[in-house]
Amino acid sequence: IRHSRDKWLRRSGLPLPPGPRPLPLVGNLFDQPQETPWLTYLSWSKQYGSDIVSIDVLGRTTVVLNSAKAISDLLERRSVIYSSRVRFPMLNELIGWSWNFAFMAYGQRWRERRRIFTRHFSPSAIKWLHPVHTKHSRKLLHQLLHSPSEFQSHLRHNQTASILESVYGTEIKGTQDPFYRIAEISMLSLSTAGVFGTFYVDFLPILKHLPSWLPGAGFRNLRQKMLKNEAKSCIGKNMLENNDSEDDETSLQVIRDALGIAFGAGADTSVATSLVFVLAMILYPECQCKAQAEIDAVVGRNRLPDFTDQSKLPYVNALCKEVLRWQNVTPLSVAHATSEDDVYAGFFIPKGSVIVPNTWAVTHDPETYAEPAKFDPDRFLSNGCIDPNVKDPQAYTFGSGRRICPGRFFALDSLYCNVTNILACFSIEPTPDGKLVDVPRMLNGVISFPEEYDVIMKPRYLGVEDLIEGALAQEVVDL
Ligand code: HEM
Repeated sequence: IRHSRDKWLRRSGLPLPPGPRPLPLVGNLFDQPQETPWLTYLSWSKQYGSDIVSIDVLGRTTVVLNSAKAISDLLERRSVIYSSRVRFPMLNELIGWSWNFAFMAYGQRWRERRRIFTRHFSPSAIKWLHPVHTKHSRKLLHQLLHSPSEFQSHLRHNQTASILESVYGTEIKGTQDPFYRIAEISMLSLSTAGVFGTFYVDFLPILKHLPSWLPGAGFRNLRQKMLKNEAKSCIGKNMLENNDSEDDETSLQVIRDALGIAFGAGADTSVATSLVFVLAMILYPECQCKAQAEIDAVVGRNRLPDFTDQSKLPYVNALCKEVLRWQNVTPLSVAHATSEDDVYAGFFIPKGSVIVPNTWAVTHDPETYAEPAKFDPDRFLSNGCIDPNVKDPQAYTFGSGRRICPGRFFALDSLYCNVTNILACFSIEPTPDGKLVDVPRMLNGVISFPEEYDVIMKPRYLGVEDLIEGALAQEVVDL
């Protein structure tokens, strides 16, 4: 039995990108790293002297891109070839998630869904959702005030509630609400993330827990409310109202699918990012203090921060960028796949290859970010303003090319809103008996959560409680 490397060399006259030598039949199955694969892939680059490396797993070539240049050359400049996805047979065919465009092959079905999603999640299209983010941040503060030790569950509830209200106009009611229960169950992904096998089977673990009535029921509910003129403003309502071919069943299905994936793709990623933020605040108390001093100076202590403050809070904005960079929660992005044979840097990349962008390697490249392991928002600032010469990690952490995360503007608004409100009200400290590590451990999985940790959140000053209760009452009346 010949190695697949030899097969491709014979066929194309060019070698595959270098990598560990595969075994007959199973290829590099046993070389696949189980823990922090992003580090192993980067070490292979050093070992083989190439920023792109490859392995063969059961006959399929996987090419890992370990530099910003390779990612941009292939996923952006050659996006026509590099924008497909590997098949997710387990999720698509067995569990029935074939409606989910995040897993769809590049083509017309994907394009239709992606186009409508992108239009309705653009920065200008989601600006009107600022009050929704603000309301849910205030609810989060209230929950943190009353049961701070359950912060993980509160952060998850917060993301679930704000995505569902934004998309379907649905408000989650209490802990018996079916959507709340989904969110709770999907917490399982936290504890099982460490044992997940490969990077493509496990993308969006939350999807495994969604009941079959999503996206169907969410969409049906919304349409019924619209018929009765009872639907609240939401993205789904906008999509339906702007739908030119209203009676066309296919276009309704496209809208239904585009709405359904917002929860699946947005919830886990945003929760993991919030957990990274809280962890950074325990490990780097000096950054927490600096951000709080800025909020006190700009917002004061008589009200809570909102979106009108954002342009006046450069340190907080830099801190949000650093949260995304420091422990990016999608360290290997989401695998792309090639739809044609290609040649790059003298290497052959066969059609159907899995392409893994190692974004962790890029956001931890010391050439771009000095002392990359350190959490340091100041790296993004120059003379008290965001420095345009420092590469914004958003350019990497949300993926690249035609598949770049279309929910990123929504995610950034939500991150800013929660970070500012939490820092304005709470002092975040480690528990006296909590294990405190210098280098946080991130669990394996396409969405990488920090290993579980405890935290103490205390109101920063007398009067925080009144401020939160007052703001919440105000929000409920306003909306
Ligand atoms: C901090 C939070 C988030 C992170 C780090 C993140 C990251 C990513 C990444 C790395 C990808 C793959 C991009 C690629 O293949 O090149 C992706 C895809 C996607 N994300 Fe996000 N995301 C976040 C939040 C959200 C939110 C809130 C939504 C929805 C409102 C969303 C919707 C999507 C969708 C629909 C896709 C699939 C795009 C496609 O295949 O065409 N994401 N995201």
